[in-house]
Amino acid sequence: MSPPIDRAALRKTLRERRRSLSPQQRIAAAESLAERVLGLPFLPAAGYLAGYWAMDGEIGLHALQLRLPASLIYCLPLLHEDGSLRFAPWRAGDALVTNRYGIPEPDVTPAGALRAQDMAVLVMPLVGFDADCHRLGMGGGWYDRSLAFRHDRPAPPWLVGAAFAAQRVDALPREAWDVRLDAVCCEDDTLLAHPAGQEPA
Ligand SMILES: Nc1nc2c(c(=O)[nH]1)N(C=O)[C@@H](CNc1ccc(C(=O)N[C@@H](CCC(=O)O)C(=O)O)cc1)CN2
Ligand SMILES: Nc1ncnc2c1ncn2[C@@H]1O[C@H](COP(=O)(O)OP(=O)(O)OP(=O)(O)O)[C@@H](O)[C@H]1O
Repeated sequence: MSPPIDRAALRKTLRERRRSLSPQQRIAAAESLAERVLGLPFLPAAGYLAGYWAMDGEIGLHALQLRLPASLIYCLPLLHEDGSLRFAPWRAGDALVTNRYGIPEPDVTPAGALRAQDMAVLVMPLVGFDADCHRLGMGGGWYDRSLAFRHDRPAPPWLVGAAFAAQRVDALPREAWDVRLDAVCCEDDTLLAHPAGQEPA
């Protein structure tokens, strides 16, 4: 298997698949997703929850943001110049700027932003996922670099992938830097990862 080619081809197919869903499917899926994330057994009662501003056909988090308890503070990612993601609280009406990919992000100074380590939960957009809660992202390495500390440290932050069921594949190619998710939520299923060391034989 040659991972770069596999990943690029798979990314293209799965991105087309998520973009091809109808508006009706997207609205219903975002509602179900919100219930599934709020129903996660490990969801902390309070703290920062990192979401994202959906683009490129990603499953929306608007329903989740509206239903969060006041004790869970919704944040959006910011691209930091060191190559990692930072996060800042964002509510409808707060100022936004556009990043290099054209994605809106909160208009805060880098010094005022939070780190991934400060989040209680990160809900991450997926291009693809498999039954073992491995993820395929956009390929910029932003999430993998920002979450590398989770290789030798348990949750929190809890890592939750959000996707349409159509983005599930049998098995993803794996790289040493890939950070496994603690759960994946899609409109019709919640996958919980087995804790490290407790995987089935
Ligand atoms: N909604 C959302 N926000 C996010 C991410 C994401 O995947 N989705 N990210 C997840 O990492 C980070 C941004 N990373 C990204 C990496 C690549 C591309 C992307 O569109 N690449 C284009 C080419 C873009 C260009 O260079 O102009 C492409 O591959 O077609 C976008 C975002 C942080 N915010
Ligand atoms: N911890 C890390 N340190 C340095 N570079 C990293 C790290 N993690 C990932 N990268 C780089 O990021 C690039 C993209 O990784 P990959 O293709 O696995 O992205 P992905 O699975 O789509 O996830 P992401 O959402 O993080 O982009 C790789 O070329 C890799 O070299």
